[in-house]
Amino acid sequence: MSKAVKAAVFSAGSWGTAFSMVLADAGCDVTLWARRAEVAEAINTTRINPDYLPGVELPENVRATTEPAEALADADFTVLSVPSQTLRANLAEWTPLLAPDTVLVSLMKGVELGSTMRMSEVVEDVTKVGRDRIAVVTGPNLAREIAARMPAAAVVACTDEAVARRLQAACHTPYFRPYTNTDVVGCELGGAVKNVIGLAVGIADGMGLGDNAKGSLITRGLAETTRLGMALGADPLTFSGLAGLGDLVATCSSPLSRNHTFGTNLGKGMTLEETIAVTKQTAEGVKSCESVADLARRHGVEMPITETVVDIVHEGKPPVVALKELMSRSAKPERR
Ligand SMILES: NC(=O)c1ccc[n+]([C@@H]2O[C@H](COP(=O)([O-])OP(=O)(O)OC[C@H]3O[C@@H](n4cnc5c(N)ncnc54)[C@H](O)[C@@H]3O)[C@@H](O)[C@H]2O)c1
Ligand SMILES: O=P(O)(O)OC[C@H](O)CO
Repeated sequence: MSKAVKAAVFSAGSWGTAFSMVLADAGCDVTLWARRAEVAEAINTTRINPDYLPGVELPENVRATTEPAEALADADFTVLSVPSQTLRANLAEWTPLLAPDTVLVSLMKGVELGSTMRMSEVVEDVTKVGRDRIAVVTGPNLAREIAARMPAAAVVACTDEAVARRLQAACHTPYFRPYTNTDVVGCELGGAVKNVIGLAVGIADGMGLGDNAKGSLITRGLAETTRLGMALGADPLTFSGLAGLGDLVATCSSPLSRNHTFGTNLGKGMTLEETIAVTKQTAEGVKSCESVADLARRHGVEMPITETVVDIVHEGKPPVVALKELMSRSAKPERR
């Protein structure tokens, strides 16, 4: 009998916990690292993560620990799911403990502030592991729905297709259907920028601007994501796939999306401070709108919706003023 694939998952937030369930359902032995002892204890004794996925019973082959070394020992896959801006510092601590041939897998959808690195680039920079051992999982994957074992497709991306296929097999279940892709740049940018567009659509929804506005923002949001991607060497077709359009549609239409909900609250007139206070989980677009805008400026790419989100979220521009400016931009052909 062949030995079970071992996965270490960092950490026990919404997506880390839900993805642990996917891996376990696919037959992996999963060790889930939790920052807080009470969360690890609750998972091991009740099978439930009360803080992030209350009411969801985790399979027996998910074990929790607060010890990074225990989780990382012999892990075939080391799965990273912490808030993007905390990855560098966390990974620096975990790197000396990594199993020698482990594949590092990013579930994160953000761009680092300052460096403008994608998460796989941060992983490479910190660990010095080759790109052929760094993979990404992305797509329309709202954690709550996956945890309820509702059907979803996803993308597993790695420059080494054989590694992507190994990861695909390790997380393929009757409700979770991963496709492989070798366009890591496009897949990661699709995930990070959709959070920013999700904020924009949420703001529009909160302002009651209607479904035409939503359709327009999704489409033009995808256009600016594709422009950025092409400037960075991504395959434009990736953006019409699960990592692009698929994730954008799920995020922009679901009340389960934290980015969409964050935007809706702003659009309804809450202040940034009030919105942050009612947001219990990570809404990556709030910080990544700045790093995405920064990345785009460095590459001379125009991203008007992203810039508008930065203005509203970080510069305190009233959404009605921002809307007027966005609508009065100079007229141009659609494909530009
Ligand atoms: N929730 C989803 O539906 C979903 C789906 C796909 C991708 N993602 C992505 O997954 C990543 C994680 O999101 P999430 O939804 O699990 O967030 P979350 O807020 O639910 O959980 C974050 C986790 O990180 C931990 N954490 C917070 N600050 C930390 C720090 N400084 N150091 C170490 N750990 C820290 C928290 O304890 C928690 O376990 C994000 O990049 C998000 O975009 C989320
Ligand atoms: O809740 P959000 O906005 O972080 O979105 C979650 C996932 O990325 C959807 O695929």
